[in-house]
Amino acid sequence: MCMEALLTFSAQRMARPEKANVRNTKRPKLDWKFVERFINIQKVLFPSWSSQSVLMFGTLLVVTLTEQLIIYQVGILPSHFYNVLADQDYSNFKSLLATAVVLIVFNSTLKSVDQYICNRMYVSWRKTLTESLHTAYFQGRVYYTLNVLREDIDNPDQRISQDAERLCKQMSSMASRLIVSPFTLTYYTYHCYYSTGWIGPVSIFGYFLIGTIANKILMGPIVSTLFEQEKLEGDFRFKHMQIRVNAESAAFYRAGKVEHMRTNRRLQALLQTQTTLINKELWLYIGVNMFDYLGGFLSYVIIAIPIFTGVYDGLSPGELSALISKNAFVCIYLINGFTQIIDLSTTLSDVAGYTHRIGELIEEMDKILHTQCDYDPASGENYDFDSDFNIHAGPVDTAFIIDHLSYKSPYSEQLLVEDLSLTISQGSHLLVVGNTGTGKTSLLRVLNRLWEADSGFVQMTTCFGPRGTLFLPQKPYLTDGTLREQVIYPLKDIYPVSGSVDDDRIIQFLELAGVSSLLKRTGGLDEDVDWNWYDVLSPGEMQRLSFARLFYLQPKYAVLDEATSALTEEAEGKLYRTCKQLGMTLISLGHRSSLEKYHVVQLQLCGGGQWEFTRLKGGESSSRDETK
Ligand SMILES: Nc1ncnc2c1ncn2[C@@H]1O[C@H](COP(=O)(O)OP(=O)(O)OP(=O)(O)O)[C@@H](O)[C@H]1O
Repeated sequence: MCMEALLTFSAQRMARPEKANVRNTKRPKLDWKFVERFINIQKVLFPSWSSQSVLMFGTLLVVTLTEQLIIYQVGILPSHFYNVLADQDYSNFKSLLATAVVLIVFNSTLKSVDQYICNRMYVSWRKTLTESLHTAYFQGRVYYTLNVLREDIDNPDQRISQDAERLCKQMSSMASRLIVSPFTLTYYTYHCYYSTGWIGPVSIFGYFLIGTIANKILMGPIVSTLFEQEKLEGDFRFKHMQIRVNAESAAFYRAGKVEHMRTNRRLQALLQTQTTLINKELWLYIGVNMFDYLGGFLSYVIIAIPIFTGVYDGLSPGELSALISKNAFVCIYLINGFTQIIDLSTTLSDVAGYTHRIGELIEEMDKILHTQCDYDPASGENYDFDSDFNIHAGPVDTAFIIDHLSYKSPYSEQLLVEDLSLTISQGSHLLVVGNTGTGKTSLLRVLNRLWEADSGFVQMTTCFGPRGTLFLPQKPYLTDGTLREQVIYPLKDIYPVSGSVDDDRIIQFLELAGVSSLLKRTGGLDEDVDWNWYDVLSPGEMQRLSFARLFYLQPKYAVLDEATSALTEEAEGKLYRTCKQLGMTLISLGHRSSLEKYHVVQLQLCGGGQWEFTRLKGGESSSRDETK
């Protein structure tokens, strides 16, 4: 798809972001929506017939079926023992004992293999599901929209990291019991019918039906409470993360007490919901356990019917004992097959809760992706928001064309800027000023397509990244990793082909930015550091490091959002002059009048949609002002 066409987004395609701060009031249930979401997740886990998951599932089926065959043989051993003991047949007793030992060894090995495959399947499912969630999450601006503009999808991080893990764990624990059920139930139904006539299977099926209906009723409220509990779990964890990231600021406020109180408040909310969940689960556990124990008696009732109606009157006591033992095993096993399914209802309610949380996230990510302005409904293609480094798209000397642009903040009706027209070209260094909250950073959000405009036309005519346009956000962003990774960010290649030449460049730019001391502190460009960069660097050092990044990437256009606010005017001057020497056109946001001398034109945002342009004196020495 034509890059320029994709970058051009006009008013028709710029639907306002939906008002997403309304909480999703639909309570998740064990309903058709659950089935739909569950199937969607299964499609991710089992992408094709030859996938690893299908192969593992097939192996598990073979292992559990073999295990069941052996269990059947072990199950009827007591009836053979009754026979040989009643007949005092010593030689058969010995061979029976040997068979029993072999069968038990086989059985325990298969049980362990079964467990092993389930564990491997859990890891494989977790990998597939989490990677698929990551693919959607990091596509375009989905992670930004979810975390900044949407309030209805709580804790996306927790859904991806914890809920996905728990879903896979619970499903793998259910797998071996569920996979074999159709076979064992059919097999033992046949045997039960053979031993007790129709009365056995019909009573057991009726019993199972009642159990299922009762459990469905008891499980209903659990699913929504589990959903809520997971949300509160995420909120609680987020609070701890907030303190971890902002520990120093909190300590300056001596905020231990207030943070203690607030964190405890979140814990209380979580524990309250957890208690409610446990209370609701009590009824389910009562139902499940009652079903288990009543099932144990049902087998004797079924066997008693032919005995008391005289069907087995002609048998000797030894033969009758053996027959009762065999029939009891068949009935008990059939009932056991059903009770195992009923027992799974506690796991199933967990699976339903997690399925709703992950299913909802998948649906919302998909929706966001399809409503973003870089999605083309005709071709179904998405312009790759991240990967247009090194692609040159538009006129060589222009970065942005803005035509009659109006925009507002997401949940406000008040326009921040109305009807703004402007072309930013090479050499037309632009300074954007204005009071707090007048929409300076928002202009950059619209230019960078993080926010959609209310009306008008914005075209970014260069590529993003080196040789194009680069944004330095107001809060310096430092990634995890080595010093080299900080400098070359957001480039992915850690070791470019350039090798040591690249090292020299990085060191030179660190010096120019005034942070060469970091080389000593880290022990080298590629030395792994176990600190959090935000904790160990001062705000000024972070801003300087961002400039080192800018010098390294050398874009044609650098968009700087209060990028020198923590530095002295002298340091600011040095950094700005270096940018200009490296041939960058600067688009700066800031409050300081000292910035004026590095720019040609000033755009003042006056609030309420108003704005005005001023030609700056400092710009006289720069290339021609091409703004309208
Ligand atoms: N994610 C958001 N959701 C809703 N409103 C927002 C969001 N981000 C910013 N705003 C609002 O948009 C308005 C403009 O914000 P913006 O960040 O553009 O201000 P600014 O002019 O850059 O201010 P400053 O000089 O303090 O950096 C503000 O009223 C702000 O509260």
